[in-house]
Amino acid sequence: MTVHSTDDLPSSPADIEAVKPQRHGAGRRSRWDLSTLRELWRFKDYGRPERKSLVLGVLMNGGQMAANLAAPWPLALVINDLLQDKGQGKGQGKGQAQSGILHTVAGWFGGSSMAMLLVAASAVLVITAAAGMFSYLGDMYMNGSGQRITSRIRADVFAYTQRLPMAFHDRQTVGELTSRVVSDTSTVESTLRDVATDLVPSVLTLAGTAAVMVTVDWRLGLIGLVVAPLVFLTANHFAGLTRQYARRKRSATGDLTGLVTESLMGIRTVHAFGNQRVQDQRFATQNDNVLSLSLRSVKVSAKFSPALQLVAAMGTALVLFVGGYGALNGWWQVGVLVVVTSYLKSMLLPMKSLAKLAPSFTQGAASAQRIADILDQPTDHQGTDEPLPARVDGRIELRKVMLDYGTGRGPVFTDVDLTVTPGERIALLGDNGAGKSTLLSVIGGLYRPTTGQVLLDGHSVPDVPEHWLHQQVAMVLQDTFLFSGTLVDNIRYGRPDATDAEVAAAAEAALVCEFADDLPDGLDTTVGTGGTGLSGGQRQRVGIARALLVDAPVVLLDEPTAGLDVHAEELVVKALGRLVEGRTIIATTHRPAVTALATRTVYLRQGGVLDTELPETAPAEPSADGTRLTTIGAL
Ligand SMILES: Nc1ncnc2c1ncn2[C@@H]1O[C@H](COP(=O)(O)OP(=O)(O)OP(=O)(O)O)[C@@H](O)[C@H]1O
Repeated sequence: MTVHSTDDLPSSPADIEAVKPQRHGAGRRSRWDLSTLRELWRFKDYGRPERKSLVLGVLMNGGQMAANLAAPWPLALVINDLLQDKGQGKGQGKGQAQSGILHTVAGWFGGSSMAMLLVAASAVLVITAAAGMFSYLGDMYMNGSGQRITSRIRADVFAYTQRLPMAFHDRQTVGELTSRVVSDTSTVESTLRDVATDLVPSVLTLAGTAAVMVTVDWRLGLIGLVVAPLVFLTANHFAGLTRQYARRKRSATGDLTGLVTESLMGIRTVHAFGNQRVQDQRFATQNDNVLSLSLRSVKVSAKFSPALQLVAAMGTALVLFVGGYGALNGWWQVGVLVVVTSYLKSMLLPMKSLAKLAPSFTQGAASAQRIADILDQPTDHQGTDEPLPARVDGRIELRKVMLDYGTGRGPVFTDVDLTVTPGERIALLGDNGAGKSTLLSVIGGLYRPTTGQVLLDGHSVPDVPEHWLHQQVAMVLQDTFLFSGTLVDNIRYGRPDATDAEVAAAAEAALVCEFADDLPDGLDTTVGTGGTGLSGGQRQRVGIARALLVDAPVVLLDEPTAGLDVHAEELVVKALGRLVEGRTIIATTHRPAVTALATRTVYLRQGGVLDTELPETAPAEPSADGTRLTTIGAL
């Protein structure tokens, strides 16, 4: 296994350019730039329902900031008013006003030294409790909003992904998409959480602390604040590097997830060929890539904290030196030095949080961009204004239809003209790879034709709403995919509102009951993902029951008996006989038993070339079962 060295971290601008992912476009400098904000900002509408919670959260953060600002004052009171007065006799100077409230409260208890000490000690507890309460409520409001926002984004991305055209899915691996729906939304979630728990409180604390520091003593305050721009510049530098790795790592992790998903989906084939080692090797290559990027990212992150602490320590050292000198010379009280040093220390944590937020922010932005890539894809079936009938007659027209998958291999077919009248049953024959399944997919609305028109009762199939289309057109595919759940769930898949009696009737007609009756739980038997536990023929019968239940006027059959033995085929064909009754049917097939169900046979020539010449291998016209044979171009 290759483990990449961590010494090849980018250190020069050229290195940084080299690690930029190609697909996100060249020439983009990241860090805290506007594009980072823009990528996250496009999800702003998801925050609208959370406005109340977010406002309350900010208020709670404000309360926490006030409590934090009050925290050093009990100590200052003790130093200035008790220790310094008693020990050194110095009482004038700055800081007197700020401890005035404590003075007043101590006055209620007699104003003695003991009362002052008691008030100061109690104030520490009260201030800490208040800060804790504000922090808790702030987290609850802000974090809760972040979680709800992400949950809505995740739901929308999943819903949108499912509605993207098949042409889009053909270009993506399942793992890559899974990674976007699950991992990228999680990253956005953690970024929002960081924004809620770190960004807002940190910015408030920094702004408040800076203001109070300058108010307490502007000279000491400004000296302490010199460090702020340095911290920001350091954070900015590291954030730039981290973002490059975040993007590449996400992409590499997506590839890795894709490989795992594909291996598990094809686990039967892996076992059948004993190819576990080949899969291991592929995994190792991708895994090494992720590891290499992770290690580089770790190295950048590891340098992050110490560098920031060093810069912050420069500020503390400066204040200690100048502040101590000033206190010795009576420019300000020791209590003021204690308060300013304490504020400076309390600024380190929010500064660190902000600095650590930079990579989180950039990772979130990278994920937001990957999610946005999906949401920016155009969808088919945008809908049409024309009124649509509840049930079509079933007239299908293809006019000069051409389909090119865009793989560079040219169109699968061109100029396909075909008219199917309501109630007709077409057997679509042709050589392997001629494009029969593709043509069926185009008619079923799975692919938009590159050029030409596909009409169902005169309505353009790629433009009608998908939900309506699938009430009119049911499909039985070559290998019916069953979802994990019961047989009943799977039969009901095409029409979730079907009654139990309707499901049972469909199962009976499609001969599902014939095998389900022998199963321990009958139709309530659970099957695994993909229909594991059932034979190919049994799965096809469940698919036919599904289509029966949809009760669509048009049914498309894509080699429904492919791969079945004679007995299984007999049963499926018997079930199909019930399905085709009274409907418009187009069936691609190589099997005579399915062709026999047709009233007309159509032959699709290789490459979509259409002529009236019938291939020698095609059945003679009319066929023995009385069907008519035509080449598509002649229709
Ligand atoms: N999703 C896809 N993306 C790119 N090319 C595809 C896709 N599906 C099919 N093709 C290509 O389109 C051509 C036609 O394939 P199709 O499956 O439609 O043929 P077919 O006539 O149904 O073949 P068979 O009889 O073997 O099932 C083939 O060259 C195939 O490689």
